[in-house]
Amino acid sequence: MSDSIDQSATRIPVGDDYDVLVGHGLISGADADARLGGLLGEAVERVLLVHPPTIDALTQRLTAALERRGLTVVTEEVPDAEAAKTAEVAARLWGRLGREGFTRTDAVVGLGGGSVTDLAGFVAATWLRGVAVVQVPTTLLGMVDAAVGGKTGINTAEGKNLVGAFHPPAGVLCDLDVLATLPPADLTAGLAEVVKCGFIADPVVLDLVEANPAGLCGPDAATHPSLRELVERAVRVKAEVVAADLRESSLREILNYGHTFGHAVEQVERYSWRHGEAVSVGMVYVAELARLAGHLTGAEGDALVARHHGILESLRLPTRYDGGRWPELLTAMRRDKKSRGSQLRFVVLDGPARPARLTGPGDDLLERAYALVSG
Ligand SMILES: NC(=O)c1ccc[n+]([C@@H]2O[C@H](COP(=O)([O-])OP(=O)(O)OC[C@H]3O[C@@H](n4cnc5c(N)ncnc54)[C@H](O)[C@@H]3O)[C@@H](O)[C@H]2O)c1
Ligand SMILES: O=C(O)C(=O)C[C@@H](O)[C@H](O)[C@H](O)COP(=O)(O)O
Ligand SMILES: [Zn+2]
Repeated sequence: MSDSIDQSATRIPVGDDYDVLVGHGLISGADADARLGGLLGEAVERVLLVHPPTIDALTQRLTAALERRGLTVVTEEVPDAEAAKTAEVAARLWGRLGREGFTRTDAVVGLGGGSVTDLAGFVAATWLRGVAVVQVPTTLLGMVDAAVGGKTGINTAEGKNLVGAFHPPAGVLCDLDVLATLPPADLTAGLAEVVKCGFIADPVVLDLVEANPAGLCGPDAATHPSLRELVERAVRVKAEVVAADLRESSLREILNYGHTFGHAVEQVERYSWRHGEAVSVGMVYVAELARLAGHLTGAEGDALVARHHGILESLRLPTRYDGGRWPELLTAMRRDKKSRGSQLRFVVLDGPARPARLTGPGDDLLERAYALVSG
């Protein structure tokens, strides 16, 4: 996209593939139509705009901007949150695309949190074997993680994100203004993925959060002076990793830090936990596991485990899971995509920003780590 269109947005390239724009007024500003057009490209005539029921004003604003660009906009409201990520909802959207006669020069726009961008991306990946998708995340978690990187997918009864495709977006538009209406608990959940980036790659993120955790999870979090830098740092971590390893052959696994246990909690709790909340306790679980397995040793290891507890507790994110159900959690963890055959694999830390892998830990070790985060 041309710099002349938007001087105030930060442009974060994902390799040579596409840009993530971060800034203010990107949806509501007078040049929103040009910006969206720049991301979609000249050939697109029609877009399917997928959105949740909770953001009517934003949906109308984005529709208006797309129409100003001369695009025909077909809108589909989908169920809120994780209920959007089902085969039934995807099939409904495929039906709409079919009835509207969408071709390979048409596109999908995902407007919403990570649940919507995962679904919209998956529908775009599968329609006619792949049409363009532009992601417009409206949650913090969507901006720093879900909308970037091309992992798309839906859940099945057996687990989280078990069906999906790698399908990079044509562009990502992160308008920080939209966070003003985001419920505080959802903003805080997004901070869990930001903190994840701090532990795996960018310790400055941890310093920034530790400088004022109360401000970042309080009522004024959306206007906190560090928020934009945190978003940009987290996006840069993700962009660098996915540019190097889109299909998760190795490096990309580090973005899954905390997710083996976190996804299991989400599934066992029938998605009543927010994703970021589950990732929070998942990071504590895997930090404890890493210490038990000898990856985190000595005073430095103890300090890093304590830092997990401290930073996440200071944001009032969960660091314990008291729901019991260990056998169910273990079954769910075995379905993690990092598993190979009967061997569970975890992303662990050997130190700050030093991710490593723990392969095939015994059930006794897994349960001992569980005892440290539960009961
Ligand atoms: N593809 C990836 O790489 C990736 C990465 C991380 C997470 N995810 C997925 O993302 C999902 C979680 O995303 P999430 O945390 O954004 O949750 P979400 O999509 O469920 O959104 C949270 C809530 O906020 C509401 N909302 C969204 N924007 C709003 C706004 N601006 N104002 C008011 N309300 C708003 C939504 O309607 C919903 O109720 C999970 O399914 C997770 O698996 C995917
Ligand atoms: O982008 C990635 O790669 C990630 O793992 C980011 C995670 O935060 C995200 O929740 C992702 O959807 C998990 O993917 P999965 O492959 O474990 O389903
Ligand atoms: Zn995640």
